[in-house]
Amino acid sequence: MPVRVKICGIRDHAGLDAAAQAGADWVGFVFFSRSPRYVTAQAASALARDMAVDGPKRIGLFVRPTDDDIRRVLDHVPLDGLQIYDDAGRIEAIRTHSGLPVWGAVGIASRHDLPETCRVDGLVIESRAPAGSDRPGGNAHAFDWTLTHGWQAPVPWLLAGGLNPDNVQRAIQHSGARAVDVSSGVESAPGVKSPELIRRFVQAARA
Ligand SMILES: O=C(O)c1ccccc1NCC(=O)[C@H](O)[C@H](O)COP(=O)(O)O
Repeated sequence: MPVRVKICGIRDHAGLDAAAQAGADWVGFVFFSRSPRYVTAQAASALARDMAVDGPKRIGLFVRPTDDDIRRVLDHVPLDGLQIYDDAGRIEAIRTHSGLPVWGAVGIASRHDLPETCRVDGLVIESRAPAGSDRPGGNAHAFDWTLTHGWQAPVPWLLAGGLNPDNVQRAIQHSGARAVDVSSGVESAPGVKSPELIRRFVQAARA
């Protein structure tokens, strides 16, 4: 099974088309207004509705959302799954209410942060946000990939944080990840996806 790839922070058709053509498994839409990758529900709807049924799955990313925040997006955007930044109990509750597959994002600083049990559909394992950052992810910040080595993950997981076309193959080898997630590392400027870097990233991840 090839390594699976998520391209996060899609904001325009150029990025979306590049991710689909490169064979990405998932694309992410960031519904967090402080992010340079923020998309409104209306903008995401225009992108998501044009996607082929056999193309990448559409993941909506939310930071500490209320149920109404999620419902307002789902009213417009046909999402296939949610990626949530919140505490474990709240993420499980969102999974119950939304009826969609839900991934929990987990910030890692040491081996002790890796969950041994959980009641979600997947985990996004990324570096804990650096001090001073105003967002919990998308910081182009990697953690020590060997921390996940030998971890008995309770559900499928993605490696995220600070990946790019030049380090993703090494990250996969050191961490044992079978799925990877990238945002900053395939951008030419914050929030601007580069079709060329997306192509190179997917190719490198699967090499
Ligand atoms: O991208 C953001 O701005 C963002 C804001 C708030 C929470 C999460 C965010 N991004 C998460 C991701 O894009 C990915 O899941 C992943 O962390 C990759 O980030 P990067 O280090 O930029 O490759």
